[in-house]
Amino acid sequence: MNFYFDASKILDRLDAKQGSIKGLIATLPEKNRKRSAALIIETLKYKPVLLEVIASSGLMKQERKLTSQSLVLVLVHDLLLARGIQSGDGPIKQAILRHKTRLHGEFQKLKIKRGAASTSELAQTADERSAAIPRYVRVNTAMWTTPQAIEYLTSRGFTLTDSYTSGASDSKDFAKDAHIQDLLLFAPQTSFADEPAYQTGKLILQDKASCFPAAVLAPPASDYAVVIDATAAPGNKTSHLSALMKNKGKLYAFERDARRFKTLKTMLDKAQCTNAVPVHRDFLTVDPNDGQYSSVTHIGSGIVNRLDYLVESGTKEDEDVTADRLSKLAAFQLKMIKHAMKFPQVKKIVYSTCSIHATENEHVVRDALLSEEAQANQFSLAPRNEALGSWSRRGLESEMASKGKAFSSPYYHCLQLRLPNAEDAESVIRCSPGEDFTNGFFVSCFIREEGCGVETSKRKAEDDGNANPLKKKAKKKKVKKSLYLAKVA
Ligand SMILES: C[S@@+](CC[C@H](N)C(=O)[O-])C[C@H]1O[C@@H](n2cnc3c(N)ncnc32)[C@H](O)[C@@H]1O
Repeated sequence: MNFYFDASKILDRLDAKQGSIKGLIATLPEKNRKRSAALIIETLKYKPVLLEVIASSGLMKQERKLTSQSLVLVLVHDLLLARGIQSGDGPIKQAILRHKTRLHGEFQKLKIKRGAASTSELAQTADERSAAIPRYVRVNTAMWTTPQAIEYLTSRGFTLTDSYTSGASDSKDFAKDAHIQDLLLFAPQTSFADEPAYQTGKLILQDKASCFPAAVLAPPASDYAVVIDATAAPGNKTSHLSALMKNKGKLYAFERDARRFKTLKTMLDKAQCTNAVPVHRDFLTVDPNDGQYSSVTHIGSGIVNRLDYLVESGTKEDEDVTADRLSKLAAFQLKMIKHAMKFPQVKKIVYSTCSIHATENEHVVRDALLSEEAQANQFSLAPRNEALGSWSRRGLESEMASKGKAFSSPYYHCLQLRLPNAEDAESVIRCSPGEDFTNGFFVSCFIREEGCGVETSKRKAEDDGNANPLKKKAKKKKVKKSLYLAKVA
């Protein structure tokens, strides 16, 4: 199974644009390199087809052990297009084999649908593959405006077109993105390495999906604004936040890793983020009531790619270790959200991941909504129209729905919790690599309902001798329907 783990790791790194196919394959142990290279290249050729077959078979929904899409891709590749899965028996292999008939059936159906006489007709060419994800370039509006950038780019030989079409990879056409302001799309192979506007920080190369967190957080552009980026390095998101704040107010950028903190500082300097204050510190150690940060109203927290952790476990006892690491990582992510919810003035928290796995996404959101911190401080999910509503791929309904019954709030005995349900999946955003012209990504947005009828913190309720908060504020406003608290009839 290690051979498959290695190949899936490379696929994930390719999705995350961490290198070229050739470069990443060279990092594999020499022993299996040739065999892994063949598997990776063949899987990439058939990736869209395999993804479609996997989705229509319902495999990943039904098999909880299958949390890595890339691992499933390479295994299903070998099952359908090679000599079968070449590994000893284990829970992952068994999970795939349970769906063998269905997978074969869906593959045949797809061949017929596409009118392919042979399997090879379903393969994408290298050009088609590289044409898939455009080169995304964000205009750093801290330094100039988008119209100015467009004028400049035009003078450099590029041509603005109405919409991006994945045409020739050396095309000089570019277009404005349909969802993110100030984001431009170029042909995938366009190089900006020698471009002065890129070298000076006026243009920032940033995948479209990673622009979503700042756009959803939509921090205020006011001299009094106080915003936190809890996990800042290398700084693309921070510089985006800073630009949206028009460099006003204060943007505290936390980074706990010393080396990455240096990168963050360099990046923020280069992008002229004058309102950003880099802080070399673990966000979890910050006292939410510390006078310096207590007035923060918006917090963004985005975590490191799960795969680095996942692959470390690829040496032995793969599946269980993987699942265990995933849950540990999810628990850490939950801790970050819950900590953010403790800041007394915070009204919006955006949690994002570059993972496509429900364990780190919908499940973390679900647990956060049911946490003491969310209950005590009245956090709910922002409705779809406040979280990039125009983006069509939303969360996974089955993963968002909680199991179990509603239960009474430990804080407000007169309230009963409404459990997160399938409809809440509409509030969150997903990006699917290979389908959305982006990397895999997940974004969620928690908002605090103001004046919704209960006190805003546990502490306050305790200070007031646990008085019934509903009675106390009943005159103010009704409890909003979107909250995860509902009055017991
Ligand atoms: C995925 S990266 C963030 C990417 C960044 N938001 C961007 O778009 O450029 C996560 C970063 O958060 C840092 N980090 C993780 N947990 C942290 C914590 N508790 N406090 C501060 N930094 C943390 C990691 O060291 C890492 O550099």
